[in-house]
Amino acid sequence: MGSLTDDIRAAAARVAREARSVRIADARIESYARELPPEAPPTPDLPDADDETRAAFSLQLNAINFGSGWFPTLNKPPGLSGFRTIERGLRTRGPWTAKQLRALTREDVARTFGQDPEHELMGLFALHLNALGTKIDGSFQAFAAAHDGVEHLATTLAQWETWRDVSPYPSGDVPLFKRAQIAAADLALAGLIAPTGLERLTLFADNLVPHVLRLDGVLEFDDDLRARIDAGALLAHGSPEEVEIRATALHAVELLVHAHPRATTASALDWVLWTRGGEPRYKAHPRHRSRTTAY
Ligand SMILES: Nc1nc2c(c(CN[C@H]3C=C[C@H](O)[C@@H]3O)cn2[C@@H]2O[C@H](COP(=O)(O)O)[C@@H](O)[C@H]2O)c(=O)[nH]1
Repeated sequence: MGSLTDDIRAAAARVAREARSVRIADARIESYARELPPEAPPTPDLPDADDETRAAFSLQLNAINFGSGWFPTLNKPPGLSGFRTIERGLRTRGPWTAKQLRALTREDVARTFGQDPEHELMGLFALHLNALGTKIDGSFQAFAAAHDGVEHLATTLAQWETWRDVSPYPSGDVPLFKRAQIAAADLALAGLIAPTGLERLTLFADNLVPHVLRLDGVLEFDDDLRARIDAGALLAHGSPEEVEIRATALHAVELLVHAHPRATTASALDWVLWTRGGEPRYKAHPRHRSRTTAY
């Protein structure tokens, strides 16, 4: 058992080698790497709030930074993506205290995010926020600061049941831990924990970055898989093709980091690719959808 991110990188490389439905266009890596700006703009948080509120906001946002498989069924304000809808709801209300999280109901959550209380995602969000409340003994900032760096914090979160993100695969389990890693990265970029080890994080394996990589010709999906995605069919979370999309994208970004003419990191390229995914030419085509609490 190496470090969390060593294990993730090794598993993703294994899947990229064995994948049947997704391939990396190796000839595209060099030229594509040169097109990507190496530096990551800072991620948004609550700029004028105190550090406790900022730490609470960031950890609560990433505790529920999932649901992309349900996003087409969410009430979304005009021009806002699924994630941005959730982010705005939390930003408007402000984060809860740990004590409030423990008592939170799906009605409270639905009201905060402008959704139907009966929506399955509101029940899942409530559960994940309740669970977070039981893990934080008062101060979110103290919890974060008790960690000596990014990989240490990601490793702690990865051990919490509601942050688990490990998929089955014929040759063995595939840990990807998208939310544990992005939560640690966000706290470091917000200056709330030391950025030690930020360069060791991998891609945050969601559904948008693989979509950008496919449309830009870095990943190739087989015809059957592409047809199912274009038809808006849900992929089963943990199915071989769903694991291959996420893990092969993660490995492709490792190759892009190494091929990049400047020093950069997987989390920096993640931000570039994820924000690029908000552009019309990417939004014009369906990306894969899977109903999971992982992304
Ligand atoms: N790879 C990667 N995936 C990310 C993010 C974010 C937002 N994070 C930053 C923004 C503010 C915070 O400061 C965070 O740093 C959300 N997602 C994923 O996207 C999907 C939703 O997409 P759409 O349907 O378009 O909203 C969903 O699976 C969600 O989990 C990221 O940064 N990288």
